[in-house]
Amino acid sequence: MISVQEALSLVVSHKKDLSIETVDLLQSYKRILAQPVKADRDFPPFHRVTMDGIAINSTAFEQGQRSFTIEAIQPAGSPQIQLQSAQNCIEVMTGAMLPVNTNAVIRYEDLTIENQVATINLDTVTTYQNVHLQGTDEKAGNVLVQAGEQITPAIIAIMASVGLAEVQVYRLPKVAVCSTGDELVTVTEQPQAHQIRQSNSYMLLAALKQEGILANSYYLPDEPNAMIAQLLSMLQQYDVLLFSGAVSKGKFDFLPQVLQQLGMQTIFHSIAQKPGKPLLFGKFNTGAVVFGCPGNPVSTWVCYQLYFRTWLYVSLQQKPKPVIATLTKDIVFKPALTQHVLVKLKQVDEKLMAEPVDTSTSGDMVNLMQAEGFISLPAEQTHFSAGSLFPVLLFDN
Ligand SMILES: Nc1nc2c(c(=O)[nH]1)N[C@H]1C(S)=C(S)[C@@H](COP(=O)(O)OP(=O)(O)OC[C@H]3O[C@@H](n4cnc5c(N)ncnc54)[C@H](O)[C@@H]3O)O[C@H]1N2
Ligand code: MOO
Ligand SMILES: [Mg+2]
Repeated sequence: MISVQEALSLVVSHKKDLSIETVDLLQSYKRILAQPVKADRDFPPFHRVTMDGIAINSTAFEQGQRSFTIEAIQPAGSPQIQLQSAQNCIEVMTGAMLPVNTNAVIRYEDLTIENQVATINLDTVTTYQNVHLQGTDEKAGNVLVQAGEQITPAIIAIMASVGLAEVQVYRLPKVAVCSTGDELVTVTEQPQAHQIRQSNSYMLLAALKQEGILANSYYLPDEPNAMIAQLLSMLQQYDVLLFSGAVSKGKFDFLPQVLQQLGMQTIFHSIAQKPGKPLLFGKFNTGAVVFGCPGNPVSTWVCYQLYFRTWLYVSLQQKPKPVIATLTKDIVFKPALTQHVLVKLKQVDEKLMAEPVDTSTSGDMVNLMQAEGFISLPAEQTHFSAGSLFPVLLFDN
C-alpha cells in the first residue's frame, strides 16, 4: 500500500496538459485565466470626480474667496472643459473628468447656491479633495490579473474595463461522474428496505460545478457485462471518469477488474489512509484518467477533494491557497494510516482554529455537512496534541 504523499505525486505526474481556448467574456466566469490581463489605460484613466458639486481652483479659496460664479457644467461622459477664470467654478458630476485649471471638488452638501453663485460653507479645502487621481490604482501596461487565477465577478469587471470581449482560458476537462451498485435507486424512487437513494453522484456533480465543470452522470449496476457495455461508450468521450463505489474487496466490487479488462493501466489501488483506503487511480491509453472513489460518502468526498482536485489544479496550472489552522483537541490514532479529519474552522483572536467534526463512520454524510475542510494527520505519528498546526484542505460543501 502506498502513502498519501506517493499517491499524490503519482496523481500529479499524470496531469493533463489542457489546451487554451478563447471564450466570450461572460462565459469565462469560474474558468482559469490563461493570459495576463494588462491595464490598457491608467486606472482611473483621468482625474475622476468622486462627488457631485463644484470644482474650483483651491488657490482662490486659500486667498479667502468663498463665493464662486458658476461658469459651466461638466457632466460624466462629456469631454473635459476648462475653467476660464480662477475666481469662478464649474459644476461637476461624479464620474466626470476634473476640468482643466481646477484641483478640488466641494460637495453640494457643503454649498449654498443662489443666482448661479456657489458659496462654500467649509473652513478648509484640500488639494484634490473628492478627486480620484489618474493612475493611482494602476498604471497603463501593468498586469492587473495574472494567468492562473480563477475568474471571479471582480476579474470579469476588470477584463470588461480593459476591453477584453474574449478571454483566453484553459480548456476544462470533460468529466463523467458514475455511481455504481445494485442497492442504489434514483432520487425520485421510493427505496425498498434493502435499497438507498444514490447521493454521491449529485454531490460530485455539484462539487464539479464549483470548478465550472458541467459533468455528465452515469450509473453502473453490479454486473460486469452491463458495466463493460456502458463503459465502452463513456471511454471515448471523457478526459476523466470519476466513479464512486465498487472498488473495495466485496464479491460485487467489479470495477477494478472490468476497467483493467478494458485496457486501464492501474497506477495505484489503495492508499495508507482513512477514510478512502481503497481509492483506485488508473489511466487509459486514450489519455483518460480514472478516479475510483470508495463508495462511502465521506470517502468519496475526501478522495475527490484531495486527489481529483490536485489533479485538476495541476492540470489547470492553478495554485491552491494554503490555510494553516490550530487543532483544538488531542487526537490519538494508532493505525499506520494517514487520517483525514474533517474540521470546522473558527477564528479565535489572531488564531484560526480547526475543530474536528464528529463523524461516526465514513458513511456519515449528515455530519459531513458541518465540515469546512480536513486536516491530514501523518501515518508515522499516533498522538496529535491540541495546539499543533496543520494545513487545512478547504472545501465548499
Ligand atoms: N473486507 C473489506 N471490506 C471493506 C474494506 C476493506 O478494506 N476490506 N474497505 C472498506 C472501506 S474503507 C470502504 S470506503 C468501502 C468502499 O467500498 P466500495 O468502494 O466497494 O463501495 P460499495 O461497496 O459500492 O459501497 C460502500 C458503501 O457506500 C454506499 N454507496 C455507494 N455508492 C453510493 C452512492 N452513489 N450514493 C450513496 N451511497 C453510496 C453503499 O451503499 C455502501 O454502503 O468498503 C469497505 N469494505
Ligand atoms: O474509505 Mo473507508 O472509510 O475508510 O469507509
Ligand atoms: Mg464494496
